[in-house]
Amino acid sequence: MKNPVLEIKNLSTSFNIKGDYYAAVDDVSITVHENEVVAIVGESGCGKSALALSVMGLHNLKNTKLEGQVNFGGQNLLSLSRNALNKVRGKDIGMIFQDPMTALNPLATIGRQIEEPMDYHMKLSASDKKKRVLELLRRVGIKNEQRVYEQYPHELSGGMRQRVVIAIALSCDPVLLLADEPTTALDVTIQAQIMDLMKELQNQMKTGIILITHDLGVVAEMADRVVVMYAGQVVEIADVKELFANPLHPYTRSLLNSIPANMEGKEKLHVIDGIVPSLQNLDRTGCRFAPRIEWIPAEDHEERPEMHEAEPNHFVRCSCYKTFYFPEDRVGEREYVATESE
Ligand SMILES: Nc1ncnc2c1ncn2[C@@H]1O[C@H](COP(=O)(O)OP(=O)(O)OP(=O)(O)O)[C@@H](O)[C@H]1O
Repeated sequence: MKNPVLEIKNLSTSFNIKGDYYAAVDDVSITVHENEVVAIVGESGCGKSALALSVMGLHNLKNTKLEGQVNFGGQNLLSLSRNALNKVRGKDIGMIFQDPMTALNPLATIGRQIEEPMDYHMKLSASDKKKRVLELLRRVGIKNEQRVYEQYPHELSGGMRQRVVIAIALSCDPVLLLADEPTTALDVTIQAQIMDLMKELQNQMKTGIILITHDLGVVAEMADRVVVMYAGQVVEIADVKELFANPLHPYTRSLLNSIPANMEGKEKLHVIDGIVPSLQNLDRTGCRFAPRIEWIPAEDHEERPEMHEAEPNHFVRCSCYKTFYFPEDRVGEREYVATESE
């Protein structure tokens, strides 16, 4: 097994809402190894971004409580001071966010913005710095790099801007990349180009990547391992091929079943109604997916659902996966999950 670059252990992230704390990330443990792409998937509101922001220490701690460990480079990031965290962020961990326009400073040239993390984390002469920026621009597929170096974000297309954001993330040779919906804000053809670029860079650089997405097509193409989250909890973890071939948790099964392309050769599209409950309305105990599969008898769920290794390296929460089935009257229209990805 390769070396772990990041170990998230029993991480809980709770927000203060009107005086009480509610966990948007609930006891999550995930390990990312070098040269491994771990995708985190789930519907809107299941806690993916709250998890990413926790890893990066980007929550406002006035109303957020963090518990557990985020072990990286021999230290627990959750216990670092802001200064110490700044030394890691942007250097050893690069970030790629959803919307390149908001990630970039509209008032600074592209060259300046790629140089900025280098100024903070590396000691390079002005000419070496510029050389490195031009090299990074070429590496992310920008051909007229001299020109782009001088340009401002509004002068570039969305796809070019996301390439620049990737160049910034790579500027200090990170060992881990955290990409939160990196292609969602882009149109479909550009999405494919950016995914190809990320795959190519990953092969070259051997970094670990956490890829947060609701797009199962992206997962199938990029990920080595998949973590499925529902209502703040991990409900299933498996290698990508295993997960697509043998999804076990009812939530994962319904996510996969909601893709028409997956239905080739199968007769029916199965649907599970409902949405992820809001934080204040989450059941604190019991199977959180139970209200959406009320035809499964209560005794098939665990009182305190645990992760089980159902197959080697394939983990699933709650025993309900053993008896779960799609009832005939749920077969039909495609309503569930489709809303966010379309
Ligand atoms: N700062 C906050 N204060 C209170 N509640 C929050 C805060 N940030 C997120 N939440 C809540 O935490 C839950 C998880 O949100 P999160 O943004 O992590 O979901 P997500 O899976 O990333 O969704 P999306 O794909 O829409 O970004 C949601 O119920 C959300 O409303």
